[in-house]
Amino acid sequence: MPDSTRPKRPRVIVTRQLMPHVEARMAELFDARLSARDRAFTREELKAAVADCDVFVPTVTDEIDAEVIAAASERLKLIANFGAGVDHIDLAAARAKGIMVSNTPGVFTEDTADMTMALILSVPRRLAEGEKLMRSGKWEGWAPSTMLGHRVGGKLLGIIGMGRIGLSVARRARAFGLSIHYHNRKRLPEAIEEELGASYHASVDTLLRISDVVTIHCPHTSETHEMVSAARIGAMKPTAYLINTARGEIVDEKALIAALQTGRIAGAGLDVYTHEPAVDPALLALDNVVLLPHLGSATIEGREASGEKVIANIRAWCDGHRPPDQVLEGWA
Ligand SMILES: NC(=O)C1=CN([C@@H]2O[C@H](COP(=O)(O)OP(=O)(O)OC[C@H]3O[C@@H](n4cnc5c(N)ncnc54)[C@H](O)[C@@H]3O)[C@@H](O)[C@H]2O)C=CC1
Ligand SMILES: O=CC(=O)O
Repeated sequence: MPDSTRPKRPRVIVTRQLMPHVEARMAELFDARLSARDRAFTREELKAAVADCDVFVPTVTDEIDAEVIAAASERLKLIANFGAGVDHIDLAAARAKGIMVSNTPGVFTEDTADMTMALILSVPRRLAEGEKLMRSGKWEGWAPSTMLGHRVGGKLLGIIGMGRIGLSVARRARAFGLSIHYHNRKRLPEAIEEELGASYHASVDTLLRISDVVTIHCPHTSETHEMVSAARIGAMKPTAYLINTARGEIVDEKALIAALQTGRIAGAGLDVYTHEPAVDPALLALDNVVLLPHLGSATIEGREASGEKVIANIRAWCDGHRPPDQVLEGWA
């Protein structure tokens, strides 16, 4: 039964600046408090916001832990996250306080897969190094044996987490001649494995050991925290590359840096980091990494669709329904 007691024009606090038409629609539909300064809320601002709204709209830059949830008033009933990943929200604390959580899955799938494919191509072919050389003015012209990278076609791609983004990466990678191997919580239906020519590995250790390029697409949860551990990095091929557009915390970043410094693995392409927005200075000093500032979902189209999904989730909740993208504990 829909709950008819919910506010028709809820107070909605949004932490970051969204696309103009999304903000305009929010202002039309809700008592919306939009972001004037477009920066991550401080902890004090987060606590003050959750104490003063019916619906809170954070992003990945807002750490909604148990202490922030504890500061929420009884009025707060929905945290409508702008973004797919919800590892910055303490779901158990929210549930215990009767607060629903929703996210915006699916709208960034192709964009993030494109960016992942860009990294899969850029790192072995030394694209960033080449660009840096051009800008330095030190290029001395074509030569048969300088700046050689590794061919991408014919190599073995290991995908950890074969959900929406993992599958989209697999489809792209197949077109570039990579063979697809994957590890996922659940094995794919046979028809999809056949379509992709994909091989399933129940063991993530095996996948890491045999892959030429490893790409991570599982969510960050207590199970996947530092899943790509020092031991697992140590078991990778010395010629292997690691790509991460999922979450920094899935990789033991210190161990990855050590492996890159010593040439234990060949290189890495990273869009996400353990302590964003801080980036370990050791990473900045390395030539065998391509570093992006969390750009996986950064398209106008994706960010508009994400804003529309946030609005749809809030409106469904106002109408007394469950938000279509409600995130439940054990979601991953
Ligand atoms: N760089 C960026 O801008 C973006 C990053 N992301 C990140 O990508 C992640 C994945 O997004 P989607 O593909 O849409 O999610 P999804 O839910 O469609 O796929 C995740 C897959 O990981 C699997 N998985 C979960 N736990 C696992 C475990 N312990 N071991 C192996 N597999 C496991 C799931 O079964 C599922 O198949 C998000 O959670 C988010 O953190 C998402 C969008 C943009
Ligand atoms: O990292 C971005 C997201 O939507 O998750």
